[in-house]
Amino acid sequence: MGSLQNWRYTALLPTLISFAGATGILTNSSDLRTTEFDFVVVGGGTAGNVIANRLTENPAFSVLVIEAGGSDRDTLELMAPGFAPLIAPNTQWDWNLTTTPQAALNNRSVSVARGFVLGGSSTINFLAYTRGTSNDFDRYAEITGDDGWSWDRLMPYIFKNEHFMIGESESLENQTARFNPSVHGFTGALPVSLADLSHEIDAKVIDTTTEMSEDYPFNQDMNSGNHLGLGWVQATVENGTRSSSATVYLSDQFLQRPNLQVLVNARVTRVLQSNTTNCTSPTFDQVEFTQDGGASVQVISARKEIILSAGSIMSPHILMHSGIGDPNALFEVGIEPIHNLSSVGQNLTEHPFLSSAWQTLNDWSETRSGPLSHPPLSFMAWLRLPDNSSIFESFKDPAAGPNTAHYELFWINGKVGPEPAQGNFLTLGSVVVAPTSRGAVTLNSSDPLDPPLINFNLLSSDFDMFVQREAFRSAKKFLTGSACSSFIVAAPTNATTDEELDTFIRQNALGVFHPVSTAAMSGKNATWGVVDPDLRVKGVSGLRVVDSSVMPIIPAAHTQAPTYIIAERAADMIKEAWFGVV
Ligand SMILES: Cc1cc2nc3c(=O)[nH]c(=O)nc-3n(C[C@H](O)[C@H](O)[C@H](O)COP(=O)(O)OP(=O)(O)OC[C@H]3O[C@@H](n4cnc5c(N)ncnc54)[C@H](O)[C@@H]3O)c2cc1C
Repeated sequence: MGSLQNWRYTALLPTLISFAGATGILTNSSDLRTTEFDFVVVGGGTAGNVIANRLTENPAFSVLVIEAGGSDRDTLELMAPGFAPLIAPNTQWDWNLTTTPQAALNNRSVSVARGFVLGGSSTINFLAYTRGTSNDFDRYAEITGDDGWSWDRLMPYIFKNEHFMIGESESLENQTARFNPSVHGFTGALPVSLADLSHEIDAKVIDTTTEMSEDYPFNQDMNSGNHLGLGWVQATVENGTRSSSATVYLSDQFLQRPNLQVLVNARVTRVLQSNTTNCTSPTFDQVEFTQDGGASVQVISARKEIILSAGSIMSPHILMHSGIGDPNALFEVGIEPIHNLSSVGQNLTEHPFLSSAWQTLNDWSETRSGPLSHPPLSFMAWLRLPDNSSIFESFKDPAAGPNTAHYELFWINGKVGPEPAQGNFLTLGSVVVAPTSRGAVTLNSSDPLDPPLINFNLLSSDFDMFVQREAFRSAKKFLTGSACSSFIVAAPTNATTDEELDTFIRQNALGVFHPVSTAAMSGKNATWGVVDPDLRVKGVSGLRVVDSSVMPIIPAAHTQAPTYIIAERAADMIKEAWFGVV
């Protein structure tokens, strides 16, 4: 791990003190007060902890969270935003999953980082807070036939989740050049703040928005519903410390609730039916888990509901091991099908990502990286192909609407990925945010402890390849503009033609850790999809899915904020179903 010399100890101290006093996180099931709860939440990740927190606001509801990973408490690496590039992938806090060989990437397998720790991926992510666009959510409303998923109707949940922190070191007027207070929530749960560095390169990036304003217009606030343009990153950071679903929704004050228990180091293997005589619809009311690597299993009961919040890879994995999925595929690996739901695990969508390191004159990494209290990203741009782009002759525009990007550029301090030979670098990430390639999560065996087969099918569509090329060309154009060019010493590749760029992309593209849509929501009577608009699993009782897997289409966003937003609304839907009031 890197040096801690820049860490803001003063910011950290109160956090350490409160963590030291944390209660209520159990490591052994024998310490549970009961084996029957109203709700059992599977996965103490981004979405799961929102559900646990909101349901236990009602003292009449008892909730157990079961998390496969360990506690996040007292761990500096997880608290300091600057450590983000070092804590995933391939660490003790990551599930350490990989894809199957990706045909369009020269058969390379790529990493599928997922948080294996309380807080899930919100504990190990890069902290960028991006909501997506009004088009993204309005399309969810249209697909599901539920207007409650539209941008306007979700606004109260966006605000309920967000606690925007105004920085104290700078006047509000200065800060509002970088964000628009009228589109933010200031009383919600999750601290969000501006990336607040100021260095020479910032001015160069901003100058480019004036110099090339048609290509890279400045956007004061990319979380307004219209993200197009270039602007300042907002991040899930409070006073230099990461805010995650565990630090916020499972903070000490909530862990003291007598109706909430959290069990870590407990891996859920299946959901079960205690009574199989009900022929109308299978009812799932038990959760099977192991704390000893499968040597023994234990069972916990849910009186009201089981909420699967194990994320886009493991929620469908658990469903399939429980007999819910495509019956033929289940039969093939030796699992008895219980409920035919062939969309489980299908529609897997990931944002393809090309990380390109540009050699710079000065050490941007050194001058920019600053204290570990800062997130790794400071600017982002969300950009569209021109309307008359030739690709639209063969592909319908897959973006959610005219306010929504086809690709994103972001700037990272220093070098991401395998180390280059020598020199100073800045990384320009280019991401296809309206991909048309679809993959799947499928099973390898009937053993629930075996990792699933994960196939993103990254860049398998010509549209995605086209956008990835154009995104790289756009990054190059940006950096060779007069504001930045004096800074750049060498490009990462000399490739210019489509063929040369394809070779570069196939050798270097990755996923950006935003997999979604494997338990997609669809209209109530749709013949596809896994959950109804209220996130109940179609055709069974007692089971909902609440996490990033329910997004019917990948948003043009980094996926933590959309996941939080969905979870906040889901919590109200569950309360309403069982109490009639929220
Ligand atoms: C390295 C990385 C960087 C990222 N950077 C960003 C970013 O900068 N901005 C952004 O918006 N998004 C980012 N993302 C994506 C974002 O964090 C995720 O999309 C989002 O947090 C997913 O939330 P979730 O609730 O669906 O799943 P998770 O938060 O992953 O939660 C799932 C939880 O379920 C647990 N679990 C799984 N299976 C089981 C089981 N069988 N039994 C018990 N528990 C189980 C997991 O351990 C985990 O805690 C990043 C993700 C990663 C991994």
